[in-house]
Amino acid sequence: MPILAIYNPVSGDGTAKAFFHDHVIPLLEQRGKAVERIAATEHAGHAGEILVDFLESVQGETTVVLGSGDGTLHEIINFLSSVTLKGSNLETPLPRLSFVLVPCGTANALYNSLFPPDGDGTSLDTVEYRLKSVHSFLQSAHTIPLTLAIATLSSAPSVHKRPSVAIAAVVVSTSLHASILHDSESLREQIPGVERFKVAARNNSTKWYNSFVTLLPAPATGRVQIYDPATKVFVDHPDSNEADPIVDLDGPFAYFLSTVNVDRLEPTFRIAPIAIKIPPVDASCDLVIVRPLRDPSIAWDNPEVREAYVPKLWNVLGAAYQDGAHVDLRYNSSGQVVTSGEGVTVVEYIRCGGWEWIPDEEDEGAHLLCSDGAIFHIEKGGRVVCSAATPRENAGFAVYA
Ligand SMILES: Nc1ncnc2c1ncn2[C@@H]1O[C@H](COP(=O)(O)OP(=O)(O)OP(=O)(O)O)[C@@H](O)[C@H]1O
Repeated sequence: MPILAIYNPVSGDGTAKAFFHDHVIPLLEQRGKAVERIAATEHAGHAGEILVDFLESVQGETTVVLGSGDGTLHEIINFLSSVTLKGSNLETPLPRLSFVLVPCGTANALYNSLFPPDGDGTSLDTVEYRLKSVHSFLQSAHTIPLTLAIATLSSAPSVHKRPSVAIAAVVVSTSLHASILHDSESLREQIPGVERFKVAARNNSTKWYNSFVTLLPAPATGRVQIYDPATKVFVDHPDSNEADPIVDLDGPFAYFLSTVNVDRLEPTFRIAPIAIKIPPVDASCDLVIVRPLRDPSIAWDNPEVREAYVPKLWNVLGAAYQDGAHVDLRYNSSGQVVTSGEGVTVVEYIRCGGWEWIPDEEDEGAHLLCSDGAIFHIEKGGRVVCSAATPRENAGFAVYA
């Protein structure tokens, strides 16, 4: 089985090159795994080109040892999904690609979800922790197929333009998360670590996003499901039934985030904890939604109300750092966020097959979409449809876990 090693020398704190040459490659060689090519990316988009070049020169299932964050994996998946191979490897569709992940990025959401770090996160920087996927490969452990979240961005119906597609292996979001990712990119040089996300979050804390949302059922259940913190299971969404399983949601939205394959976006930010507690049985997205108008103390939307809602939103996001405790939060009758009682939940935690987001034309901020950290602008009058897909056996992308 051909092995290719690719690392992104600028991801995270820039240690990928040293880590590969000091640890990853020596370990593979010592255990008799011949790496046919070791390549460093030289520019954005390069990882996909390196891989296609390699695939065109080899036969059969290929293993990629990837030293990067989630962004480089995202680039590879999108690049491969858009090319046709030439050369000796003419199999169509592509044979399964198995990734050995070496966490070298800033957030490493997929890696940290596959290999949850210790409670206090002290293991994160150890050589042992960063080589877990390599060891899994060396022990010939099984691979996990990656579910993909395929977002199709369309223009207004009057504009005759081909839709564009963004494929995510971790997260697709709008609202606060997309705004944070959009703004934090400009802070990358100044603040290389995860702290830049917190600064961008503070700058966007009073924004709400107006959009019309449709939730689509998952194939296995035929329903949109919602997590019930009282019974700790998913139940059918009250608006999803046999006759009409599709659910409509009105905004405004403060938070709208959809994940596949992961329960966290940073080592301790467990925003989608139920993805691990109750694993999905087929392709589906886990959605974390905050709609402030569910708060019984809020009757309308104005700047003062938005300002007053900020501590409640931080309460939700702070609880995500407490082992995903945000999914249990409720409002009491006066609108305070509490951890018990029978009030309406602050977060709507949804499991569904896909969703549609149609931003209000007047709301600029609602037109941002994040796909694994890459930011897209939804055109005025346009929309996004996102659906989850799991590859057929022997095709698609898989990871050693
Ligand atoms: N040699 C390079 N020079 C500049 N940019 C690069 C190079 N190689 C890759 N890139 C870009 O770096 C970006 C970030 O990479 P990556 O996702 O691996 O790290 P990260 O952003 O630090 O981690 P994470 O996505 O986990 O937060 C990618 O989108 C990729 O396009």
